[in-house]
Amino acid sequence: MERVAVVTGASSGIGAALCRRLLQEDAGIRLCLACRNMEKAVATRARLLVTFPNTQIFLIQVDVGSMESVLRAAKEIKQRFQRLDYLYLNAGIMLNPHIDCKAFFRGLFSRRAVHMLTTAEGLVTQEDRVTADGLQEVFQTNLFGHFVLIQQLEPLLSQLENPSHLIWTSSSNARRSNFSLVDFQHSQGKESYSSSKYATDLTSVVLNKHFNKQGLYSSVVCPGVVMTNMTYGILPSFVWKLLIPIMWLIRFFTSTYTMTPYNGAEALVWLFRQKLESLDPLVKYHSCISPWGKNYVEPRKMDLDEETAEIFYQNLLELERQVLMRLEGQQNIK
Ligand SMILES: NC(=O)C1=CN([C@@H]2O[C@H](COP(=O)(O)OP(=O)(O)OC[C@H]3O[C@@H](n4cnc5c(N)ncnc54)[C@H](OP(=O)(O)O)[C@@H]3O)[C@@H](O)[C@H]2O)C=CC1
Ligand SMILES: CC(C)CCC[C@@H](C)[C@H]1CC[C@H]2C3=C(CC[C@]12C)[C@@]1(C)CCC(=O)[C@@H](C)[C@@H]1CC3
Repeated sequence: MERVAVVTGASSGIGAALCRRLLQEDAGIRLCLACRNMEKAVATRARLLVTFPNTQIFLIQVDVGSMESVLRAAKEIKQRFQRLDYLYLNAGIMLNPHIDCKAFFRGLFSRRAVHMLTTAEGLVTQEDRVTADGLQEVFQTNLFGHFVLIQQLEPLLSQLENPSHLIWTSSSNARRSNFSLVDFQHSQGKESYSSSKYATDLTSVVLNKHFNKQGLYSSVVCPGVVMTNMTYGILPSFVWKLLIPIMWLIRFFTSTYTMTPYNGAEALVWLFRQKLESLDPLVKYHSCISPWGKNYVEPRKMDLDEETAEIFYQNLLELERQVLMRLEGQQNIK
C-alpha cells in the first residue's frame, strides 16, 4: 500500500518545495496538500502535476488558526486515508516583524555577529492578535492548531503495525528565554514567533515520550534562513535580492543561509528517508549548505528540559479541553 504524507502550509515557500522534493523521492506516494487558501493550493497542485503527471495529489482546506477548521480537516483526512505515514507540520506565521536596527549594527561588530545572523536573537520583534477562538494567533497557528490536528488524527497516527512520523518546521529563532509556562501563548511579550517555536520543540520532545511505544515519532527541523513570503515580510524582496552576494559571503562563516526553499527543505526530506528508531528526540535537524552549495543535514542538541516539556503538555491538553468545550457550547446555541 502506498505511503501517505500530509503537508500543512504546502501552497508556498518551504512547504511547496518540500512537496516537489517528496515526489522526486517517491513518485508513488499519496501526497495531501493541507492549505488555508484553496486557490493557491489548486495552483500548486497544477504546477506539481506538470512535472509528475501520474501522481496522486489530494487537497484539504485547513486554517490552523481556527479550531473549527482543524476539526473539519481532521475528519476529512480520517475519511480519506486509512494510514498516515508522514505529517509535516509546516504552516507558520510571523506577524508584522520589525528589525531593531540599533541591535543589528551593534551585533554586526561584536563577537556574536554570526550567532545574530543565524538566530536573529534580539533582532526581530513582532505583533500578535487574538483569534476568533480567543487564542494568540501566532501560538495557535504555529503550534496549537497543529497540536489539535495531531490529537484528532491519533487513531490514524498511533498504529503500531504502521508507524507515523510527525515532522515540525521549527526554527533556530526558538529561545528558552522567550518562553514562559505562565504565559505560554506569549500574550505579554514581543517575540511570539520565537516563543511558539520553542513551544514546538517542547511539544515534539513530549510527544515522543508519550507516543513512541504506540508507533508515533516526532522530529523538529530548522530550514535555515530562506527567502519566502515570511522573510519578504521582514525586508522587501528587492532588498533580499540586493543582499544575495552578501549572503553567499556569509555562507563562509555559517552553514544556515540555505536561501532557497529547495535547500531549506533538505532536513525535511532527509527525515523522510530515515528509520524512525534511529532518530534522536532531543535534537533539532538543521538544513545546512556548504559555501560551494552542497546541501547536508546537521543534528544539534536542543536547549530544553523534559520536565518543562511535560508540564507544558499538560497545559496544552487542558487548553484543548477548554476550547473544545467552548466550541461545543457555541454549536449547541446555533
Ligand atoms: N523562511 C525562513 O527563513 C524560515 C521559515 N521557518 C518556518 O518554515 C515554515 C514555512 O514558512 P515559509 O515557507 O518560510 O513561509 P511562507 O509564508 O512561504 O509559508 C507559510 C505557509 O503557511 C501557511 N499558513 C500560514 N498561516 C496558516 C494558517 N492559519 N492555516 C494554514 N496555513 C497557514 C501559508 O499559507 P497561505 O499561503 O494561505 O498564507 C503558507 O503556505 C514556517 O513554519 C516558518 O516558521 C523556519 C525557519 C526559517
Ligand atoms: C546582511 C544580512 C543578510 C542582513 C539581513 C538582516 C536581517 C533581516 C536577517 C538577519 C538574521 C535573519 C534571520 C531571520 C530573518 C531575517 C534576519 C533577521 C529569521 C528570523 C527568519 C525566520 C526564522 O525562523 C529564523 C531561523 C531566521 C533567523 C535569522
